[in-house]
Amino acid sequence: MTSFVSGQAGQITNTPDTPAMISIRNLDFHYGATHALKSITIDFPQRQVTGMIGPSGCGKSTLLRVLNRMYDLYPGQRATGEVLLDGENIIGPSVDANQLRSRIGMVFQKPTPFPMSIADNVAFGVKLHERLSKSDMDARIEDALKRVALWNEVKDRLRSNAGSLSGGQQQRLCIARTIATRPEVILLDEPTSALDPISTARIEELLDELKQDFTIVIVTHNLQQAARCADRVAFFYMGELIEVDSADRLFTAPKQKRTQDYITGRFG
Ligand SMILES: Nc1ncnc2c1ncn2[C@@H]1O[C@H](COP(=O)(O)OP(=O)(O)OP(=O)(O)O)[C@@H](O)[C@H]1O
Repeated sequence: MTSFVSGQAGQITNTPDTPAMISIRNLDFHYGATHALKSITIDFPQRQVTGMIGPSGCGKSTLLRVLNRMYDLYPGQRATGEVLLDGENIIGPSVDANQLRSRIGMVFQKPTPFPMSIADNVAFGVKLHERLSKSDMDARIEDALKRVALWNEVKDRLRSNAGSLSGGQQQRLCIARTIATRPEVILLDEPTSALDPISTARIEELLDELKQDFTIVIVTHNLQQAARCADRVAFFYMGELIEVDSADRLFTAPKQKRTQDYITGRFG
């Protein structure tokens, strides 16, 4: 059964049937005096893709930064409320941010391979958290590269510098690097905006496979991409969550006028 809860600012929070991997409750975020997220309440269901859409500056990237506590590094940025992962509030003071980042991986807009070999890129995060034998590490690298459908393209040049790969291959490598640490959640911030249509299609297909094992949250400006890839879509506007629903319903029968205006191109 699906329930709807009216929140502040007229937002509609749709509680999904699938259990939540992450439950956000009354999250507020400030960059100094800027109130970037306002009382956000949303669930990210296990092993589903949740798409986050909304006009520039509405707070999508900020929410991703809260989820892996990147804001910790910056004085003056603060989050209040609850972000529950397995029932633990991950924005609480007792949570080890490095440990958290092995559970919640992040892929950025621009492919960001490290200046090292393809194999070392994939091994990088694993080495921070686990001590594996060489054969186990090799198996982990192969598994991660196979899961992003890159293995066949790179298996004969694993020791080559990652910078020698194409942009699309680099982004798949970054996803391999993220999944190699076996996180529970993968966050992607506009992961295909720097890629050509074929590379974009490959990443979108990949998300469909990865969601069998991971909970995925993707920020995208591409509404077609959200409709194609996401099970659920959340629409944000000026720091507020306006509406979240199944991708089908949000794009065909939005409940809020602002959502309707956005998806029909009236602003943004
Ligand atoms: N480092 C910062 N310092 C101060 N304000 C910031 C900072 N980063 C973001 N903001 C502000 O927070 C708000 C939300 O920004 P955010 O980057 O999360 O939006 P977004 O929806 O991801 O935008 P875009 O789609 O353009 O990436 C905006 O008003 C922005 O100006």
